[in-house]
Amino acid sequence: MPTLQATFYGHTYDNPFMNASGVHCMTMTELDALADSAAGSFVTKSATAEAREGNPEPRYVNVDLGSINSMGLPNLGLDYYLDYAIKRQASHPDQPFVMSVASYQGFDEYVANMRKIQESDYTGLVELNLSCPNVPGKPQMAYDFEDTDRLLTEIFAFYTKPFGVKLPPYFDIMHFDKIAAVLNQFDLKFVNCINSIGNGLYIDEVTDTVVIKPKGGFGGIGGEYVKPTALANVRALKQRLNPSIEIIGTGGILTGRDAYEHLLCGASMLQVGTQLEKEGLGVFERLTKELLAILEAKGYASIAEFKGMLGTLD
Ligand SMILES: O=C1NC(=O)NC(C(=O)O)N1
Repeated sequence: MPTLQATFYGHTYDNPFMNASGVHCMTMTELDALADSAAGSFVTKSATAEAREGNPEPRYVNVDLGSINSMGLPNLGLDYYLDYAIKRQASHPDQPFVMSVASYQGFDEYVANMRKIQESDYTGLVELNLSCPNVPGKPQMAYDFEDTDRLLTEIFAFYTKPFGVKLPPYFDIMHFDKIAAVLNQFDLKFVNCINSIGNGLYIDEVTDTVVIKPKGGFGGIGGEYVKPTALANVRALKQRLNPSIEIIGTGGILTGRDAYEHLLCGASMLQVGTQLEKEGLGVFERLTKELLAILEAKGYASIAEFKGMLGTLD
């Protein structure tokens, strides 16, 4: 019987599956339910310095081929998630997870949030979200290569705990080269590719209107729509980054086959957003079963036997 065991930053998880930040991870109740689910690990909702209501509703809609959202970083504030994380790492030291951190104000808040974590008792992984597309008037940090370089330089001047970054999708080979060149300068533990494809537009076929209220209906796109872009970003970053920087694959994972393809592109862990929102926590049992069946059919005993082994047509 093959195993789905996944090794990531020195810990071996039962399987590579996690939620994507933002889905089923706002409250400690939701987080504990995630931890008790079949998911291998979990990540918290991106925290900002202060609690935020987020954008006006409707701000998240599931559609046939995925989802569109402009949540606007609603969250209970960094102290809430830091408190949860410190308690959780003490009560379940054998079940590491990831704490997601964002910023509403911009550059200085990113630094301040990371400084607070540095000075706290939390010692686990942090996912620095550089790619929220939904804060009106605020750019996605990781689309500005110089600012990203400056921010990571400033954080690494004081931050000694393990962390990685959540990236937006890139669509140009030169941009893969540029972001990888920036990130390879730093002792990052992982990159998570991708966040939603920012500022898409979905039109309701009955009302001839947009379906979410913020930003005239513009929102991040997730689900089936994004898998080709997600796979390309996982593959491109895996090919370019120092081997010490692992990849979390996020985007378009609905089936075991989608999960398998992310692993083929080099992902170590896999995050599920839209499909978790649509299907609930049972999605993790289904995905692990489907992925196991693929390993069985192909005669693989473990993920290590095919991880990153995407074939090309040379
Ligand atoms: O990073 C994010 N990506 C999204 O697609 N939505 C959320 C949000 O809007 O809070 N944040």
